[in-house]
Amino acid sequence: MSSVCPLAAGIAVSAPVPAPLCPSGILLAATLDHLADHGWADQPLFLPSLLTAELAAECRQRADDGSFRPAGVGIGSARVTVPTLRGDRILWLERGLSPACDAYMQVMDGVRDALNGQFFLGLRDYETHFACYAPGAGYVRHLDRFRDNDARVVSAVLYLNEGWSLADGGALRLHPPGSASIDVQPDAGRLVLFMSADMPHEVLPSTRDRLSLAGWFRQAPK
Ligand SMILES: O=C(O)CCC(=O)C(=O)O
Ligand SMILES: [Fe+2]
Repeated sequence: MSSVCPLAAGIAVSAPVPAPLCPSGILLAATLDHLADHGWADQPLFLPSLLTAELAAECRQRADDGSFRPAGVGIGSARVTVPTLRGDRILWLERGLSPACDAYMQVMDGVRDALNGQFFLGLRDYETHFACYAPGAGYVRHLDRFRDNDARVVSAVLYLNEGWSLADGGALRLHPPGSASIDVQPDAGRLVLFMSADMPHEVLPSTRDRLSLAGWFRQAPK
């Protein structure tokens, strides 16, 4: 029943809501505060574990059935595929792809409302894709906002890796300007948010397949 879910109403809360009353993720007030103060934030166990497990199974199945394509770097006619720079394979989500994907998109609509409510960012939509980094694949240091298109404002990645350990590698390494780098582990259910224009980051290679949903909240390009 979404009417009792604070996130669905675009309200950030600091107290947990009983799971049966809120089938979607709850963005904590502390997460939004951290994003405002540091330009990034992460929230472990953001999604109910059942939805995370469904998304992980779907990501695995679609990767195995040949639906994924090598990801590129750049935009429009400048887009190229260079596996040494970026080694993941991806599938963009569309509404109606599956009940789990639709539920996830609905949760992220709530996150967008919460971000707009708190920061007046004018975010209009959310684009997201499944990603699978095979062992050894990574993504070199980069910014998510394109040089000639400022639509991407906030990056959001949800990880889908059950039983991940430090020894598996595959951290998201953030490079906040002026401070030490930070490694975020791609544990199942963890959501990481960061500012697309200002936060250089990279994906370190891993020893096992690394699954995620990577996405971007967008404004109208100026
Ligand atoms: O998977 C991650 O941790 C980050 C992915 C990323 O940087 C991207 O897709 O632009
Ligand atoms: Fe990125």
